[in-house]
Amino acid sequence: MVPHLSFIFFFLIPIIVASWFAGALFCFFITILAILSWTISDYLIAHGNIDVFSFLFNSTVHALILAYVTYLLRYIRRLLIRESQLAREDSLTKIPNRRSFYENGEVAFSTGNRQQLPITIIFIDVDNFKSINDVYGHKIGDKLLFEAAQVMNENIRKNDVIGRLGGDEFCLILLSADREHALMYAINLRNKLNERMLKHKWQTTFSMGIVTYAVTPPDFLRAIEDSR
Ligand SMILES: Nc1nc2c(ncn2[C@@H]2O[C@H](COP(=O)(O)OP(=O)(O)OP(=O)(O)O)[C@@H](O)[C@H]2O)c(=O)[nH]1
Repeated sequence: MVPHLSFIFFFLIPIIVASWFAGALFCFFITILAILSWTISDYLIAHGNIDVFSFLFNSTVHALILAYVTYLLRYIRRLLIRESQLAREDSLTKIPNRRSFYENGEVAFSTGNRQQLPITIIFIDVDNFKSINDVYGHKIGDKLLFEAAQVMNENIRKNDVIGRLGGDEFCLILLSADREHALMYAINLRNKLNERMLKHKWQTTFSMGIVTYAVTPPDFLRAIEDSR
C-alpha cells in the first residue's frame, strides 16, 4: 500500500510564521503561494490521474482552510496588539497611562544615566480642576483633560516621556534638557496650554513643578519620588 501523507502542516507552517511576524502584503503572498503549492502537489501526487470534480472540490477546501487560518491569525494578532496598546494608554486622554509612563521613564533614565545627560521632570496640574467639574460638568472636565493632554503630546520630542499620572496630574520627562532649556520649554508649553483653554473659553490655568538633574541619576523611581 502506498502511504499517503497529509502535507497540511508543510503549508500551514509558513502561513503561521508569516501571519504572526510579517506584513499584510507578504502574508497575502505566502498564502497564495501555499495554496498554489498545495494544489500543484496534489496534482503531481495523482500522476495526472484525477477526477476533475473532486480535484476542484479538494483544492477549494484547501484554499479556504489556508485563507481562513491566515485571516484568523491576523485577526488574533491585531486584537492582541490593540489590547496591549489599550493596557498602556489612558482611555480618556489617549496618552500613556501611569503604568506606561513609569516603564518609559525607566528607559529614559537608564539612557540618560548611561550617557551622563541632563534630564528634567515636569509635573503639570490643572488648577482648581474640581471647580471646573462643578461649574461646567464632568463631560467638559473630561474634554479639558483631553485637550490639555493633546497640547502636551504635540509639544514633546521623540525621546521625551509623557503620561497621565491620574486625575488632573500629568508628567513629562525631557531627556537632555538642562535647567535653561527646561524653563524655556515650560513657559512655551504653558502659553500653548493657556491658548487652547482660551480657545474653548475655559477659565483655568496650569501649575508646573520642574526638577532638573545636571546628570541623570541611576534610580528613576527614587528621582520621581524625590521630585514630587
Ligand atoms: N472630569 C473628570 N474629572 C476627574 C477625572 N479624574 C479625576 N477627576 C476630578 O479631578 C478633581 C481633582 O481634584 P483636586 O486633586 O483637588 O485638584 P484641584 O481641584 O485642581 O486642586 P489643586 O490641584 O489643589 O488645584 C477631583 O474632583 C476629581 O473628581 C476625570 O477623569 N475626569
